[in-house]
Amino acid sequence: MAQLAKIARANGFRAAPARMQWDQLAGLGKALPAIVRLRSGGYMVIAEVRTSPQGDLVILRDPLAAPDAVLVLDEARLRAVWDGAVLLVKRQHKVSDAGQPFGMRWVVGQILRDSHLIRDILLGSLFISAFAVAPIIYWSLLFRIVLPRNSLDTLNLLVAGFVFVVVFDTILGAMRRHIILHIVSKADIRMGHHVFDRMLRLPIGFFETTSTGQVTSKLGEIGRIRGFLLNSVFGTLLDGVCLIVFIPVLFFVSTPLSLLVLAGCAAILLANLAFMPELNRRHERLVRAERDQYSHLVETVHGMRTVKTLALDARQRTLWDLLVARTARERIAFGRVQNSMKTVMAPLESLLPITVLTVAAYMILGGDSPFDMSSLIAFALLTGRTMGPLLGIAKLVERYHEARGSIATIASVVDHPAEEGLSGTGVLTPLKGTIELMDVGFRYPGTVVPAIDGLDLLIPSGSTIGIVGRSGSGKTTVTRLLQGLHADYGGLIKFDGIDIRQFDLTHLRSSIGVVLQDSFLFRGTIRENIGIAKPSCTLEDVAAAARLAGAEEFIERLPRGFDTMIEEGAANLSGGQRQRIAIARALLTNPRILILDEATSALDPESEAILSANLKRIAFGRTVIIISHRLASLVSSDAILVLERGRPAALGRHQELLADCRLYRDLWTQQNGHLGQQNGHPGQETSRGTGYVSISPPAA
Ligand SMILES: Nc1ncnc2c1ncn2[C@@H]1O[C@H](COP(=O)(O)OP(=O)(O)OP(=O)(O)O)[C@@H](O)[C@H]1O
Repeated sequence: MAQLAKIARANGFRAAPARMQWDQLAGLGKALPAIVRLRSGGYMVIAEVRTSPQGDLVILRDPLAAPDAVLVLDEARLRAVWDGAVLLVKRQHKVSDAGQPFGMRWVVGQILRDSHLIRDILLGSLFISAFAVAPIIYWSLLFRIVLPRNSLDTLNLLVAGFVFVVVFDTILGAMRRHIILHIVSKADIRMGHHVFDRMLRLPIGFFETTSTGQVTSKLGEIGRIRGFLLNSVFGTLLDGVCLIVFIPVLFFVSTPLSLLVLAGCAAILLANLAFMPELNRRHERLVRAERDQYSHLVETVHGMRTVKTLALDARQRTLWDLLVARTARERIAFGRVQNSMKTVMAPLESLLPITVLTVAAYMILGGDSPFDMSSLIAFALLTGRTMGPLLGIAKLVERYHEARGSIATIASVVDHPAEEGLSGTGVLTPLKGTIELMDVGFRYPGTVVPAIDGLDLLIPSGSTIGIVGRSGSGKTTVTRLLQGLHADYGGLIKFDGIDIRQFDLTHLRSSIGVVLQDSFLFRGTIRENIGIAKPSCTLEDVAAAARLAGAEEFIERLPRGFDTMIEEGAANLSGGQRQRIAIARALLTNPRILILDEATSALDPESEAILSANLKRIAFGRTVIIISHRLASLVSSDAILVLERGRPAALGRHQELLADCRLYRDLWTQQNGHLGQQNGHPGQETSRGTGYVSISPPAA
């Protein structure tokens, strides 16, 4: 264990070896995960301790087993294998470490990057607090010297001094606010950049299991953090600097009264803290309700076409009403706790200065006070100025909890494990186009049945392969694996003999052109959309790609041609037009590998004919994978892979499959029955997909 701790420390972890009893494991809480030593000499990781009606259970992970394999043990079974040794390990991050998880430390680290500006405003605040004593001195001198001695000269001097202080104080205050705004804006920019960057690095699986509304509303919490920094943290902390000046002055005037002021503020802070757990709980529920309401709004706007088409208005409205009512209920519940807190706090806050003054008055009346009338007024003023920042700290605690909730919400998105292969250290070799799949198997997370199972395939560079099969047979999944969208597949996928896991993902994806059935077009002109992946392209490049995709003729008929604006979701274009723009977009970067996933399904026969006529030119010099339900469009492919429930059923040219593969023949007959059986030959089915299959390169 000592050796392991040493290795962990050398790698930037905090590590503490310990001996523990079973009962202590449940108390580890946030210290988990921890490493435990087994009697056999091996090690495992305790991921979690769960409470169940039968007693606590530990969830163990074995580093030698599959990543998602867990072991659940109760007390007796753990005792039998565990020798009592535990290594507590935590990654150690410097405040300035930008790679640390998103949390309060990260936010503070970003703010501290402007430490020179913070130093300036701290100094400015010290000055301002020194000036804040000026009115107190003014009143004190007025009562002690000016009025008793009728001293007009002193009054003039005082007024001049006071005006000077006010002007200076105003200028410094304005500068301080300006610098705070500057610091918070910079922190906000860094936060926005970081959050967006991390979101882009998340795997596609995250977005498929989290609704758009949930993601956007969670990331929208950034606004609350900005508000917290701008309105609470800096204001309170800088006002707190005044205390460095005010508290010694208070004690200088009267120690007992100063102690009374501090004790009163501490009592208010404690009362505030007492409300905190309930306030936090209510706040969390309110935020959750607001998020669900927002998600419903986003989903409805997003699916408005379907809402209208299926006349779902009433359903959506009813759901919305329920969600609004829930949010309102939660807001009222939260407001009630806030209200109770204020009801307790307000009298305490107003009682404190009165109590201090009353005690001071008793002290004066009792004759045992060094106070006179002017000192009393000065003390009262000073108490007011001291209480402000002290009570501000109590309010800061409340806002801090809210901001921490917002940070945790954002962290739940941005700290999700990123896609592998985006580190910028992967292979950047240009692709030639040979694709090899060796015993590839893949199961979507949370599913039992594999989407792809035992797929062997060799696609030589420059060939065109079609993939067919019934709906749900795994055609799209194959192409997703080729794009590196999923890393947790079994077997090997290679491009030009290099494992795709070794490639830089951005490089890999920019070498593959993909056109999907429902390709998304961004808001902007047609020209911008086609050239989106290559900002340096010329109009000639865009027009050439459009021509190849069969899109040029319809674009040129549009009044503004390539400068025609595409609205969000490309609602002002037909499905076929959208599709042809998407094909042109994929062709513009001249990718070595082109994937067309039902890309022609939205095309009318005429557009499809244009595209088919161009396909030879499109396919020239690149590897093309075409998924299509319309088998007729694949007849001229170099080979066609037939998939059945994720498994390769057969591979061959059209005529071979018609002769040998019953599934292919059935699919063909369903679609082309009117052509008769002239192309089909009843025969023995040959399932060649189970072995290693390869396709000969196309004839030159
Ligand atoms: N994101 C996902 N999460 C879980 N399961 C999925 C996901 N995507 C696809 N699947 C499942 O994986 C299997 C293969 O899906 P895939 O989309 O590859 O089929 P397909 O042959 O392309 O279908 P279609 O022709 O209808 O587009 C299906 O059973 C499907 O339900």
